Amino acid sequence: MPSRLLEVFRAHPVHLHDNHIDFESVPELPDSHAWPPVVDYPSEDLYEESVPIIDLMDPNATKLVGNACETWGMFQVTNHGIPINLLKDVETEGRRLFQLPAQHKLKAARPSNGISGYGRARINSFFPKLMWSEGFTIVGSPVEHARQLWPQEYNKFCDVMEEYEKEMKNLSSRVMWIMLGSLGITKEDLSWAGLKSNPEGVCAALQLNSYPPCPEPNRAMGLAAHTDSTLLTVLYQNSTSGLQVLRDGVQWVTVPPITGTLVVNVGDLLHILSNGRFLSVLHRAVVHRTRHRLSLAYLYGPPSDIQISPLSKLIDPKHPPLYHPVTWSEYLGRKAKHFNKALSTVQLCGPQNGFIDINQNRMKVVW
Ligand SMILES: O=C(O)CCC(=O)C(=O)O
Ligand SMILES: [Fe+2]
Repeated sequence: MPSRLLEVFRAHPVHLHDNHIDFESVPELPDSHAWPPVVDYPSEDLYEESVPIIDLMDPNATKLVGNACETWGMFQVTNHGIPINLLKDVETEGRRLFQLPAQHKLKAARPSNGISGYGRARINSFFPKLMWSEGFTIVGSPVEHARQLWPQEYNKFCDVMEEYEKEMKNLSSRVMWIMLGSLGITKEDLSWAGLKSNPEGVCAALQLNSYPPCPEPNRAMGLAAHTDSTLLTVLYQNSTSGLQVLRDGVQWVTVPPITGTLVVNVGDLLHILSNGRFLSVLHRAVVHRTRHRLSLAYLYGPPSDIQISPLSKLIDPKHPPLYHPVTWSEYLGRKAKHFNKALSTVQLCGPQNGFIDINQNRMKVVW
């Protein structure tokens, strides 16, 4: 992780390690974790609509991806080329980590001013109640923290996670170009993307999320509604549902786990690059009474100090730029301070004719 990004986390420490509970041994929901009842808790009913499922080998994939980014900000992909055995391996290794005793996992605790390691989601600091989840963040090699968890047998975990990071990096880049291609954007239009010698390269983090079974799932929250500060995120979820996406700013829709598929969502930076065409969509994770849920989010971003601004090809008199240029590290600082309002702090103009304000602080351009 480039030092610029580390500086952001150092400048915005979050103290989240007090009052750790052992999720497995709690008979009822503690007050510290009791949220207002979750509306739209997943039921067995079939939803009328669900996020699109797109075969990346489909000759129409570019069009389908573009459409999904403009209407949902999220889609599932099949035929993505990630070996199924690798998905199984990351799930097994993720489980192995989260099954460790609560006190043992804290040996690899993420420092309050750091980015990697075990702990609660940073966004907990914006809410009065704690979330029913735990996480492990990997940036680059996980070896330092893995050695604290398994002094002898850390190799398998590291090998699997590093292989997964490599595959995810390639897939994320491929999917980003399909997304941008749907807007008529080519590599020539994005100067930083062609910088082979960029010393930092793209930046990314792998976030493992664990949602233990919960005695009162509809009064608990796995991961509160947020958008990702990335260009895009690729998410693997195990066979337990929990991910939900806010449709049209009003309805929570469950994204069902489908074996072998991966979920892709647009992040705030791609929303900015696309000048509001692509939705950086609010999503959250709810929890289950008896089942453990595991997800792995690959958070894909640009080099940390490259200015990200609406692409000139997408600007014309009818579509003025909606956002100020911002680097990823600046943006993460804004997110750490303003959370879901960060995007509106880089907005150039308020909602006006031709724009609708969705998700309170995001704009979707009606082209
Ligand atoms: O667990 C999930 O399904 C969502 C995870 C997520 O949104 C994230 O890690 O940013
Ligand atoms: Fe997310």
